[in-house]
Amino acid sequence: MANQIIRIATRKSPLALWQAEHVAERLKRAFPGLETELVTMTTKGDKLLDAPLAKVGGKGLFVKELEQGMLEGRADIAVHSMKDVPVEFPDGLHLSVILQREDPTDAFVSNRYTSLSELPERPRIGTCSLRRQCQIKEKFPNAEILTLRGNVNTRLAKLDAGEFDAIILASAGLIRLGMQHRIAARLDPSESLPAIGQGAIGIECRSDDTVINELLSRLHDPETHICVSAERAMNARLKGGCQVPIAGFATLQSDTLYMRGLVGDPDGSVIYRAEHSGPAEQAEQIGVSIAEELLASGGDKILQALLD
Ligand SMILES: NCc1[nH]cc(CCC(=O)O)c1CC(=O)O
Repeated sequence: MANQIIRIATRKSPLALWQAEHVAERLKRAFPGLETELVTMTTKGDKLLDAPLAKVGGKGLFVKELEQGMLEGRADIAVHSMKDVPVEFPDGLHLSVILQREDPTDAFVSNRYTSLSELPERPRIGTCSLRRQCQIKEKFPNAEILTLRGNVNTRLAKLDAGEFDAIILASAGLIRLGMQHRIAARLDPSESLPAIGQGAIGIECRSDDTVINELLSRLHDPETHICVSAERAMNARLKGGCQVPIAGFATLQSDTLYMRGLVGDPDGSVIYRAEHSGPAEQAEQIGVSIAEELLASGGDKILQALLD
């Protein structure tokens, strides 16, 4: 394994670079002598910074160019936020490992208020996530939801410029970038159910690259993998991308998996919720049964309306 240089495909945002560096460090620690090199790429999602993501549509907005790089042999692995990884992989590539999950919660970030409950009746909230929007609107029907795109630093700068009373970001991104002090409150999953895969980093590579798959296996976290598998199975059944008002979050306690899911109208007027638990070996079935319950209770109509 010595003398091997692992080429790591990554986006150029500070968070993506942090995650790629983190994987490089972990690999070098596990395999002394191993060398790594970052291969930075720009994805469609990075270019379309002005358009609300919910309108841009298309799956794999943040991963396609990285996948192309691996298929063309310009990179060996790609480091992704699991939240941005579509359900399906192109032929020849697969998700090799998932790292231990960071804090999965959504963060309430504000310069004026220390928690959701302090917000005025008509708060101005910055987010482009329909998932976050519908959960905020359920609590604050008069909330004004304002577009907020860009990387974490850009979003914080817009908050600091006074455009919003608060913004919602993933706690994991803030923690990784050393900005946990900006988190006014971590929203309990009962207040803001996280996105599928939130807080987890996944590594994709060529399925037939036995050397790389073997190296990566040292970074695998089986518990995170089980939880994220349940969440992704729910998402697959709902045919959800990252631009839909869907949330799903699983945890493991000894060998029992607990999972919650929701589908909501973007305006927060209706949110369907479901929860199931069962043995960890049935993670995917649990995710699918939550999806089916959500579809049957009315979620199918919400999702259909968004496709029209
Ligand atoms: N949609 C962008 C994105 N993808 C992953 C994270 C955060 C890190 C993670 O969930 O692991 C973020 C930023 C955010 O939602 O605030």
